[in-house]
Amino acid sequence: MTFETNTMTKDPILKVEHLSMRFGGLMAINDFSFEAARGDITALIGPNGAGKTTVFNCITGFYKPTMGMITMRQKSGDEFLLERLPDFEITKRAKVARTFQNIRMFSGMTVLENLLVAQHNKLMQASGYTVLGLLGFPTYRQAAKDSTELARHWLEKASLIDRADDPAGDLPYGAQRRLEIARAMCTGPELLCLDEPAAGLNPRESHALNELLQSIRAETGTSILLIEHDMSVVMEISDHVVVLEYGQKISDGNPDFVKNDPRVIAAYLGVEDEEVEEVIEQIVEIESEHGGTQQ
Ligand SMILES: Nc1ncnc2c1ncn2[C@@H]1O[C@H](COP(=O)(O)OP(=O)(O)OP(=O)(O)O)[C@@H](O)[C@H]1O
Repeated sequence: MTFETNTMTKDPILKVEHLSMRFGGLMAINDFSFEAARGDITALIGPNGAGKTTVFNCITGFYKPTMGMITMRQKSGDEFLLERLPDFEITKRAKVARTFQNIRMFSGMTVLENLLVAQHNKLMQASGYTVLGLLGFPTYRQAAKDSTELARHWLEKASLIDRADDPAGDLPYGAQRRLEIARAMCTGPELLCLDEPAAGLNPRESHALNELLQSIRAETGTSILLIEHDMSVVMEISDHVVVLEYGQKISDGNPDFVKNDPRVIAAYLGVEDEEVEEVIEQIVEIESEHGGTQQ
């Protein structure tokens, strides 16, 4: 099998090597390897049950893989083997933040408070684990001011500043998704992992999401890894797409390469293995009729 390896010459922020994850008798991920380049938006796609969330859970420490190595390399050159770190250290030390398929936030707290809670570690440290905070020490006051400024910065970016004092639970769905991303950005990640950020969004909300993600990449250089079913989002904003089917990689390349890859088309159409060749022939035929070229 040949893959277009457009990340080979780039600086990888994340390397997943020979990852396998077994649940009892089920091999959910089987010898899966890929790289995400620094500064890129990398999409992990595949049919339902392909293993995308399992890969995310291994990267972000929610699952310990059965086998394999996951290396996060920061800008500074520091490397972390994520499969060996507890999940809170993956956020704090390795600087990997994530959002979830089902929105998780404090719906009774205000939008701004949700972003302050995300900076809890930093504030606790500055408060000398409460004493300096209670006494109102300048270091704590400065840290509290910086946290509020950072929170307001990300609320502006996510077009949520007008709702800063509203309960987070009152936000429309699309705005809640942007709040989750703003909250993750308040932890200062080098790698932002998003699990189906466009799920349930209408086209206008989807467009606002695309703009937010592109501005995060352009303005902060944060690398983004996303799982997404919405192909319009994937094809519009991704630099690199990796495709999983039954826990194995079936394609890897830029969006144009992947969307024309017969294996991907066959996987999405639910075609059996023995029919793949037939689908490939049909695609080549259609392309030659239309004068198109396949990569
Ligand atoms: N904790 C678990 N225990 C047992 N099986 C699991 C567990 N988590 C995932 N699986 C199984 O692993 C396989 C891959 O699931 P996963 O949720 O990673 O797929 P996915 O590609 O994210 O699917 P979807 O697009 O539907 O969210 C599925 O067969 C699923 O049932």
